[in-house]
Amino acid sequence: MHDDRYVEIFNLIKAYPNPYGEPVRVVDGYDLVMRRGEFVSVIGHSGCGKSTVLTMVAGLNEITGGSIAVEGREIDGPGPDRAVVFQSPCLLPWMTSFDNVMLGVRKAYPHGTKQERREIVEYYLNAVGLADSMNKYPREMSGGMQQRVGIARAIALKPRMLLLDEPFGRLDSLTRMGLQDVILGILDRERITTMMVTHDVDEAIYMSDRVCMMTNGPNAHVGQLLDLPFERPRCRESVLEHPLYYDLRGALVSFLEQQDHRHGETPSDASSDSNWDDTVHMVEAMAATNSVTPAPHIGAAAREPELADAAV
Ligand SMILES: Nc1ncnc2c1ncn2[C@@H]1O[C@H](COP(=O)(O)OP(=O)(O)OP(=O)(O)O)[C@@H](O)[C@H]1O
Repeated sequence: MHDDRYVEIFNLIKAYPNPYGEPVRVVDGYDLVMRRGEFVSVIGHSGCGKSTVLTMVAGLNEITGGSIAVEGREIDGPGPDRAVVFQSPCLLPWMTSFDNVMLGVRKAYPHGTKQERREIVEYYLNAVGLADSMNKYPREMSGGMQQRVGIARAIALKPRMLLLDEPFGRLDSLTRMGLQDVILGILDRERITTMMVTHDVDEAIYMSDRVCMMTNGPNAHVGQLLDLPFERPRCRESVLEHPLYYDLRGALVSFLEQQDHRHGETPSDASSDSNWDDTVHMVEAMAATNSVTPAPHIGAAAREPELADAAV
């Protein structure tokens, strides 16, 4: 199964200086293995370190300790294999959507002809539903349209990995749902390993193969990994109507609530997993009764995220 591993994050540490200049480990001992083509969402309370992990995987944020390997090689800065989409697409205001996407395509396809590059830009703008807005400037487009350009720009680079940092965070819920489907549609056609930071439990469930739940910082790490049994291509209705949907959702919410409660607890209190175990048993029992592929990692991952991952 080793060949199937695309990203291997081992004992990742990130320390930032506090106001007195002393290093504080925001992320500490973060372990995660992602399979090739897998979609993993990272969820956790605000400020726990989700974006810090994502930007380290992107190679945009230096790591303090541990390692991140992509396709078996330790990363050393950003690379064309990894494209990032942030909450705000940062388009160049003096360029049309076509030219904004072309900017990256020129670099990604240096040996392509002008016509080939044009077709690539058009293909991806079309894929995100902007066939009629290729000549529009950012000021002429809504936030959702601009984000579509940002997504087209990232995917047109032909990355092997897509890193999404709350890509729909500033959009209304209808636009958000539309763009979720745009991304899923593209990922169904192209096998791109994807890590997405989100605050939205339903979004994480709808889009991911697994959800990585982070503990609160400082010293944040992987608290739980939740496998999602939904098939691809995904249909929103069938996910919502799936017999396990509300139990899986409950498991995520329960983890986040548990993290909230742990704020005021002593470290020894915080090491008890009894509440979580109840949820694990409930979900496993439901899975057995409904004869649906259970989330096999839930229980094991509670204590050994690395081992649980390795069993994939
Ligand atoms: N450059 C920096 N210097 C010092 N501290 C930082 C720096 N960047 C982030 N932090 C701190 O690290 C912690 C984690 O930040 P990060 O942005 O990764 O969290 P997050 O989980 O993505 O938050 P949110 O969900 O609110 O976006 C926070 O306490 C933040 O204040």
